[in-house]
Amino acid sequence: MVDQEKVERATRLLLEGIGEDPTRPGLIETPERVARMYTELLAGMNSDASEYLVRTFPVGANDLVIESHIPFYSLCEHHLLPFFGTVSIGYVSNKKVAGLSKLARTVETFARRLQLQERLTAEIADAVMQHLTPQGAIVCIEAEHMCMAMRGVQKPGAITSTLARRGIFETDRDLEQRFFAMLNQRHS
Ligand SMILES: Nc1nc2c(ncn2[C@@H]2O[C@H](COP(=O)(O)OP(=O)(O)OP(=O)(O)O)[C@@H](O)[C@H]2O)c(=O)[nH]1
Ligand SMILES: [Zn+2]
Repeated sequence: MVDQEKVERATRLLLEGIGEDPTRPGLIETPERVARMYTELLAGMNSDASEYLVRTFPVGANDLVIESHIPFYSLCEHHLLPFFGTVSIGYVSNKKVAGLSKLARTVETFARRLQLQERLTAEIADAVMQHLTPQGAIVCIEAEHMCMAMRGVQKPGAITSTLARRGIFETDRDLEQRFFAMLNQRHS
């Protein structure tokens, strides 16, 4: 839970630390704005994926379901700078499926926290496994990290890809290939 008052105080101190005057007209409301911004960017800290994935619908066949290229914004926990891109989720249902929007809500739950891309990928896969009990799940994230683009090594456009495979996706290479073929189909 974001402590608004603390973040406001910290922002004033940060402004002083970087040699700014927090009392100048342009900055006077900035601490309050920053506190509100962090409440929004870190809203996932107060939510639980089970809230969304608990509501399921029965299906007859155990087929592959893919929700692809779900856009997300997160903050890297090393520099507090954004990383953003898309998440693609696939799972082979086990007689029940989630509402499609709930997969995107699950992405929001884990993205709106201080994160590492690898952990974000794993947490989404684990939540799908835990709540939908599918035969398997696969999560692929492609993202650009502002801490690599606008500072440090300064490589804008470099894409980090991460993959988490669970259950049947750990052993069934054909299924994994089918997932990627279906993702790429959309772009051809
Ligand atoms: N594995 C992983 N690394 C990340 C992620 N986000 C940022 N990083 C990296 O975290 C590392 C932190 O490295 P440090 O050497 O402690 O910090 P730094 O001196 O600011 O590093 P540079 O970015 O190389 O300037 C950097 O290599 C970042 O690129 C992420 O989601 N996953
Ligand atoms: Zn970083």
